[in-house]
Amino acid sequence: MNAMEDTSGRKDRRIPLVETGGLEVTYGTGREKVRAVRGVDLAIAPGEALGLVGESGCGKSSLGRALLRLEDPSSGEVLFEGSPVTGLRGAALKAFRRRAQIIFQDPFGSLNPRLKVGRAIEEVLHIHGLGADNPARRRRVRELLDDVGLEPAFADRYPHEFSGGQRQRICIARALALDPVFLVADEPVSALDVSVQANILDLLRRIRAERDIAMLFISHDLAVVRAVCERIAVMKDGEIVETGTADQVCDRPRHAYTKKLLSAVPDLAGIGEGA
Ligand SMILES: Nc1ncnc2c1ncn2[C@@H]1O[C@H](COP(=O)(O)OP(=O)(O)OP(=O)(O)O)[C@@H](O)[C@H]1O
Repeated sequence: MNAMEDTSGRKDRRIPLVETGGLEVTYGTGREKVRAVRGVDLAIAPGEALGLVGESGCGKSSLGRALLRLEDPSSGEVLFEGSPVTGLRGAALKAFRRRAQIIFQDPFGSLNPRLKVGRAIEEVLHIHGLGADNPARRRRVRELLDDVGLEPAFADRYPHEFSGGQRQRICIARALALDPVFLVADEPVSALDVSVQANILDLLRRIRAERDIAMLFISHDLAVVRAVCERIAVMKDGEIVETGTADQVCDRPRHAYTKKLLSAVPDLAGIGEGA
């Protein structure tokens, strides 16, 4: 039994799945130094969706990447299920990679154009030694495509044969292939037509509810974040300036910067709801 599950199988939301303490991410050296993340303390409970909002360049991606150990912190730490991720090596690192996945903004750039989408998903299963025989792997791929609202037969097509929204669904299927418990979604709808954004937000909401996946949902757009997340952290110049429930941050913002972000959202209510 997982340490965070009680006997009924429900996850204990009081114990953080992901936690940072004094997290710093710095690029470059000397006078060229960029302190992208500055002393961030945050916690994400199992199954919780935390939204991370802020203007371009404030450090959102750097923070998200550090949580997944795609970026090494210059100081501070990231704990995953209570253990520091910086120390992970070999099999322990591979196990972490299975449990924590990322979805990027550009669903085309993150798919190999020469690989049929079914193969792209199968490859992930293969690397992690799942679905040892081909028919089992192929079955799993078709199930995953079905889960994200795509025809299982699409497995035999190439990325260019799909729309942007469909490609993002494929990337989501690939991210789900290893049954992660944590997902970083980095601006997952920003590259999509407004008309399909709501559908992808709806899909993310559904898979999170069905699979009880914790999520860091990164966006510059408060309305988008509110559509998916129960809690929101607001980032400015590498620091978290405000954290609260989605309703509190959007309806009763405390920080002047949050108010400024809100004023840039013409119609906060209704976006992504019931889409
Ligand atoms: N690999 C890198 N090398 C040097 N500087 C970087 C690197 N990645 C990011 N930065 C810088 O760190 C700061 C934070 O960037 P980051 O991408 O984390 O912000 P962001 O809020 O995600 O912005 P965006 O929404 O535009 O991606 C920026 O000043 C950026 O130029």
